[in-house]
Amino acid sequence: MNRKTGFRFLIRIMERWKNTARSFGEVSNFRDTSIEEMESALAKYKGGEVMLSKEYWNEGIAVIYLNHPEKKNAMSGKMIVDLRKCVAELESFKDGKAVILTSKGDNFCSGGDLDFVRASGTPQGGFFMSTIMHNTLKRFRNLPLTSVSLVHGPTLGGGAELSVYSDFLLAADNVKLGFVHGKMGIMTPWGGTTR
Ligand SMILES: CCC(=O)SCCNC(=O)CCNC(=O)[C@H](O)C(C)(C)COP(=O)(O)OP(=O)(O)OC[C@H]1O[C@@H](n2cnc3c(N)ncnc32)[C@H](O)[C@@H]1OP(=O)(O)O
Repeated sequence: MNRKTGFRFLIRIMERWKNTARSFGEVSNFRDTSIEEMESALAKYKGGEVMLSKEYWNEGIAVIYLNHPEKKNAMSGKMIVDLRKCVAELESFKDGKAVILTSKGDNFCSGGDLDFVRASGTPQGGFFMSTIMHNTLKRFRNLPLTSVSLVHGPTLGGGAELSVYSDFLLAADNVKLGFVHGKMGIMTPWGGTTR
């Protein structure tokens, strides 16, 4: 079989399986789910919180804290929804100048909460998490505020992705910044590698 005949043969097979390939994992079936439905599905996976601190609000500075120290600030479903609420509130911070993204405890963020990821580990769960985080972080990036990530300690997986969404990243000497996704056989689901 020459190359031209080979290509034709391949294309015929691919055309036959195209629709199956597109619906693989049924991800396309979730596109009609509303953001609110995705949020309420994610919010069921509790643990930790993301807080918007107004301690420097009058000076035009907002501080977002990740707070889940018992799991090294891994992001649960609830925290993903919290972060979204913080960003929504910052969108109407009219006198705001800057936002600092940081954490409580001895590291910035160890990525997605693996217990949450396992529990919601279906194509649907992955699609919801990824869609909400992409949307939230795009809105974070588009805030008319100067953004700074203050990071320290292990900052891994989704934590590394989160850290690079700010305009500036200030890292402590003890930071361990790792896009460990490749080793785990996954892509960067929060879009951090497009920054
Ligand atoms: C968006 C896609 C992703 O982000 S996938 C997730 C990628 N992140 C990871 O794989 C990081 C996994 N965690 C680690 O490597 C280590 O826990 C790091 C962060 C280096 C901290 O090590 P170390 O100081 O020794 O603490 P430790 O391992 O004893 O952890 C304390 C407790 O926290 C937990 N923890 C940590 N990270 C997560 C996580 N991402 N999801 C869920 N739980 C996490 C550990 O399991 C440990 O819990 P426990 O005290 O043993 O019950």
